[in-house]
Order: sequence, then C-alpha cells, then structure tokens
Amino acid sequence: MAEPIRVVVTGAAGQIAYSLLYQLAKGDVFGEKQPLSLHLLDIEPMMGVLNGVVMELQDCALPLLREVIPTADPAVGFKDVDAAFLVGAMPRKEGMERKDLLAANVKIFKAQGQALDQHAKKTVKVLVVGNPANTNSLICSKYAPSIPPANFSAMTRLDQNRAQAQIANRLGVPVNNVNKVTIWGNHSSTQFPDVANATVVTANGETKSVADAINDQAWLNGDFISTVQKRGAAVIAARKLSSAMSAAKAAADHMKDWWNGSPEGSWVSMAVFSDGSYNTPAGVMYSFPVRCSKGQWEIVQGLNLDEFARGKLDLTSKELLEERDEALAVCQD
Ligand SMILES: NC(=O)c1ccc[n+]([C@@H]2O[C@H](COP(=O)([O-])OP(=O)(O)OC[C@H]3O[C@@H](n4cnc5c(N)ncnc54)[C@H](O)[C@@H]3O)[C@@H](O)[C@H]2O)c1
Ligand SMILES: O=C(O)C[C@H](O)C(=O)O
Repeated sequence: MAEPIRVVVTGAAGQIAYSLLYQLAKGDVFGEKQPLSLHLLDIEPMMGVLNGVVMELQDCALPLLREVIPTADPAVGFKDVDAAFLVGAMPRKEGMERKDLLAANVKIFKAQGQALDQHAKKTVKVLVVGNPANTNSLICSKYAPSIPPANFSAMTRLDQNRAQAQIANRLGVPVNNVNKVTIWGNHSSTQFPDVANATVVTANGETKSVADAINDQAWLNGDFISTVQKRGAAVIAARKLSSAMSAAKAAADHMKDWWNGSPEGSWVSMAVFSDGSYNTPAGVMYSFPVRCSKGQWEIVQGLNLDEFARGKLDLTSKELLEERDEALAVCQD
C-alpha cells in the first residue's frame, strides 16, 4: 500500500464539503489504493458542527481513511498537504452575481495563500471552489509565491458537467457519450460553454459532431448557453441554497483528472493561469480546454474560434480583468 497523502478541505463544516469528504475518503479521487489523511479546516464557531462531520467520517468505516484532523488553525490545516480543496467561503444568495461575493471572500484566499506558502508542500495541487473562484484562485497564488502558479486552479468543471448533461439529455444518450465540451473564461454568467469541437456517440453507435447531432444551431447558440450560464442561479432559486452535491462531484472530477490524467482522446475544462493562449489576458485564471497527464495540465491549442466565439471569449476576459483589479485593491486595504 502507498504512503498516505495529506488532503485539506476548507469549509469542511459546510454543505459542499459534506458531499465531497465521502468521495475523497472512499477513494474516488486519488484511487482505491491511496490511503489519506484528511485535514478539515473551518472557522472557530463551526468546530462543534465539524466534530459531527468527524464522527460521521469515522462511522463510514472507510479503510483508506487513516487520520482526520479537524481544526480552525490554518497552520495545522495546511501542514504538509499534497492537495487542497479551497471550498470555505460565503455562497451567494438569490439575486446576487458571484462577483458580488468578491469583497467578502477574497481576503480569505489571501490569508490561505499565505498559509499554503508557509505550511503546504511545494508540490501541492490547489483547487479553488469558493466564489468568485477564478479570481480567488489568482489571489491565493499571488500570496503563495513559493508554490508554482501552475499548481493553482479554479473550478469550472461543474459548468462542463452541466453542459455535457444538457447535450446528453437532448440527444437521449448517456453523459459520457459526449466529449470535448469546453468552458471558456470565468465561472460566472459570462462563461462561454462551447460545443464547436464536441462529439457524441449517438444512440445507434455513430460518432458525430454535437452540432450535426443536435441539428439546431439556434438552440446551441441561445438557450443551451444561457441555461448553463444561469444554472447556478436556477439551483439557488429552487433550493434556496447553492449547488452542493453537483459541486462536490465536480470538485472530485477536477482533482481526479488533474491527479491521474484526463480521459484519452478528450479534454476537460479547468480555470488555470492564462499564458495568452487564444488571445486571452495573460495572468488571469481563465477556463480553457486542458489535457492532464502525470499531474500536469496543458492547454489544448489550435482550436478554431469563429466570430461568435471570439466575442464571447473577449466578454468573459473583460470581466476577469475587472475582477482582478477589484480583488487586488481589496487585498491592499
Ligand atoms: N466553483 C463552483 O462551481 C462552485 C459551485 C458551488 C459553490 N461554490 C462556492 O463554494 C463556496 C462554499 O459553498 P457551500 O455551499 O459549501 O457554503 P456553506 O456556507 O455551506 O459552507 C461554507 C463553509 O466555509 C466556512 N468558512 C468560512 N470562512 C472560512 C475560512 N476562512 N476558513 C475555512 N472555512 C471557512 C464556513 O464556516 C462554512 O462552514 C461558496 O463560495 C459557493 O459560492 C462554487
Ligand atoms: O451559483 C452559485 O453561486 C454556486 C455555484 O457557483 C454554482 O455554479 O452552482
């Protein structure tokens, strides 16, 4: 059996963590042969609730789970961690945009960047889930200069999963028959869910482009995009709470593919530091199509963007630049 790895989940007493911790502890992300120590970080007033989560983890009787460390101290939470799920942050309420959370949440990610810098392994892989996720991840990395920027990412996998599910439902095929769906840009209502390169294995076993299989470009350019862009708000309107089960599944998918490699012949969407690919602003956390192998990600290059797509990429770039500037100003206060 391999040596245990250390994995921290922040916001460990919250609703996403409640679904995520079970997936981590049973081996869905790091593999069924990889034991782990779970570090559960939350704030002091939540320690009572967190204690209940610790009891439940124990009662799950999972053989891979070697140790559980509940704490409100970031120095303990981030000590020697190999992977970090930064979930702990305020969720939005009905009527808010995710960027309305920036002033409240970004300082959490400044402080956690500093703590990661001091206490985590330099090889740690960091996934930011707390909103606004792209910009929080940028700030976290800025305050963790001893950790390579490529080790930071933000979650747009939930958007990818939503887009894949919309297409699969419309075509009446299982979701994993749909490949190469891309989310570009920000995890916000300016994101661009793009199926221009996506393929589907249809009900009769034929591989087709999604555009041909759907045969309704007006839907693909209209309702499909806005449904994915606004899905988070629709869940909040229905549940009076933001998505949690699906967010936890997406966080697990994101880290699993980063850690173990993305599916052969396809790609996944992750927000990572832009290097200027596809004329996006270098230095912001931008969601791209990526391939992962041996723990590293690489942006898929050479995809064609038509005028419609170009406009969408530029719009979400503009929002990310505005968020970056606002976040930097908040962090200087
Ligand atoms: N990127 C995505 O796709 C995506 C999807 C869903 C939710 N989210 C975001 O994830 C975040 C968490 O959502 P949730 O539903 O679990 O919220 P929640 O309110 O249920 O839980 C958040 C937890 O974070 C804790 N917390 C607050 N400050 C902290 C800190 N400094 N250190 C450690 N823990 C801290 C809180 O005490 C709470 O237990 C929100 O910002 C939400 O908007 C992102
Ligand atoms: O929409 C939200 O505020 C939560 C999350 O980002 C989501 O996409 O469901």
